[in-house]
Amino acid sequence: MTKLKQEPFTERLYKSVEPVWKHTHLHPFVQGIKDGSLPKERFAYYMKQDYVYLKDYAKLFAFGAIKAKDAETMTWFSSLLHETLNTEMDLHRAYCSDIGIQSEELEEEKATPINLAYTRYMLNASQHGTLAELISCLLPCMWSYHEIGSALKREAGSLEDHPYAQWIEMYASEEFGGLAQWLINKLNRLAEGMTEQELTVLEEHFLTTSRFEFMFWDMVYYGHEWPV
Ligand SMILES: Cc1ncc(CN)c(N)n1
Repeated sequence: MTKLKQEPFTERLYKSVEPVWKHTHLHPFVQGIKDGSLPKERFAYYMKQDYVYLKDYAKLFAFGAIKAKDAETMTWFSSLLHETLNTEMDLHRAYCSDIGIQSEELEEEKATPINLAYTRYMLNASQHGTLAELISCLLPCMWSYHEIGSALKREAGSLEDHPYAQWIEMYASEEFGGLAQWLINKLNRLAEGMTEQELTVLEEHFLTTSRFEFMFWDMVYYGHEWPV
């Protein structure tokens, strides 16, 4: 009897969040990056909040190294940690410095409620859950940004003199896509042989953090702060 080839688990994940990701692509903040119409102050606000986000997000990679069972996986997580703290966050530091935001102000920025809820959700699941749970939480961040960056690069036309060219180039880059792809492959391998109940837990995390991604764009667009 021929064995039916199963679709990779991440394809199931992708299908399950497609409507959420479509809304995210069409969000006015994302569209404003694409055509350059997003006001500079909004983008600066986003960069500051995103810097706070990335400091917590990077800790997930440290948990990944702790939960890893082999040296190769530990090495990958430690390089993801390094890339985030250096390459990705350098984009934020450089942009902020160019528009006159001092590094002290950047470091002192405090998380908004959505920012805090998003990172606490991932940190909690990562500390208490399996490596597969950790990856399911952090994957929408990397995967959806690469998708958005690539789509904007295709659709924006020439990036010469585009105010957000560096942002688009960073997330559309092959290097960034390669890191996301490594996580996708790793999750597919970890999911092999899992029960339906275990896969559903991963699906829940993936959906929740995809929704948080949308809410993050919404938060920086409308400026949702602490009410009092
Ligand atoms: C909120 C958020 N999500 C994802 C990414 C891409 N690492 C980011 N910088 N910020």
